[in-house]
Amino acid sequence: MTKPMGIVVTGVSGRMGRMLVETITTSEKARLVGALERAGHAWIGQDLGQAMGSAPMGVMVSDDIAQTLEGADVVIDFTAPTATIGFAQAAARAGVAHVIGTTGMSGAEIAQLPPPSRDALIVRAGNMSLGVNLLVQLTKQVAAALDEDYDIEVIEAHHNQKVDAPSGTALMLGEAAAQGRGVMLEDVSDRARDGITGARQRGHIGFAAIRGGDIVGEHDVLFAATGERIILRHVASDRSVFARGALKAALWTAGKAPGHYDMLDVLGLSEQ
Ligand SMILES: NC(=O)C1=CN([C@@H]2O[C@H](COP(=O)(O)OP(=O)(O)OC[C@H]3O[C@@H](n4cnc5c(N)ncnc54)[C@H](O)[C@@H]3O)[C@@H](O)[C@H]2O)C=CC1
Ligand SMILES: O=C(O)C1=N[C@H](C(=O)O)C[C@H](O)C1
Repeated sequence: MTKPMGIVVTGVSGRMGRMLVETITTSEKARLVGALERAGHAWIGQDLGQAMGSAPMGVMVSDDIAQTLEGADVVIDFTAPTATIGFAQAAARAGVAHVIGTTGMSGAEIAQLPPPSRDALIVRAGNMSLGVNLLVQLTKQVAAALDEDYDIEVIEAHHNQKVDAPSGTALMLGEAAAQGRGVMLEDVSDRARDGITGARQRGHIGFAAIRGGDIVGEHDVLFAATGERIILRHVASDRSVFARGALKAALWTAGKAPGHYDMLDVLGLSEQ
């Protein structure tokens, strides 16, 4: 049997951090070897299991990134843009693969990730679920098959604690629609409508964000024409779909060449 992969989880007290701990500790293929939280967090210095209100796990929560990454194979990171840039640089220095689920990164922040080089192996996706990555491919195909008589709108809904909009997934879907149409998303994107906006511009791709309660994550891609509408939809009802995808990505990095990858690479969907 191959040795379980040693994984560090960042933002371990967060919604995704906790879900990742559960997913990794119940996998035979992986072993949780480190847990990171931001400096000053109440869990720093505590056993992770006890901090989570259960039995000790023998993994201490730390804010020392370099020390925690020592000897690990992969770090899985669902935190915040600035934190993710720091983890990416530390992971490259340590020769540890970095799976990034963090969303809301600007172009300038993405440019600060270490370049695909000898040391940096990054898998980054705004959504790690199989279903959404299939939806990305479907969106590209449908957008390629339809002309601009079909207005494309991406509508997303999330819980009331989400801090970024549009969601990372909505942007992936908008990008896929733009690719299908053979246009650049930044040239056709409508991200804010308020007041007297004027009529919708033909060929534009619109985004709308709903925030409320405990909605895990819902995405519709609407193709609306005169007389008919096509709606491609994904509904996540449990965060475990994202954590399972992230673990799959972590395991996939074994033996891979350094570079920047996404979930389409991990799932073998990139050529479709
Ligand atoms: N790609 C995907 O499939 C998914 C992506 N996400 C994204 O993951 C991110 C986190 O989401 P949630 O878990 O819901 O947020 P959350 O707010 O529950 O958790 C974020 C955690 O990161 C920690 N953190 C912040 N700065 C840190 C630092 N410098 N060092 C260590 N820890 C730090 C916070 O203390 C917190 O525990 C968001 O960007 C969200 O959009 C969420 C779900 C799925
Ligand atoms: O913040 C979340 O919760 C989620 N974020 C990701 C996004 O921005 O698309 C993925 C998922 O929808 C949940």
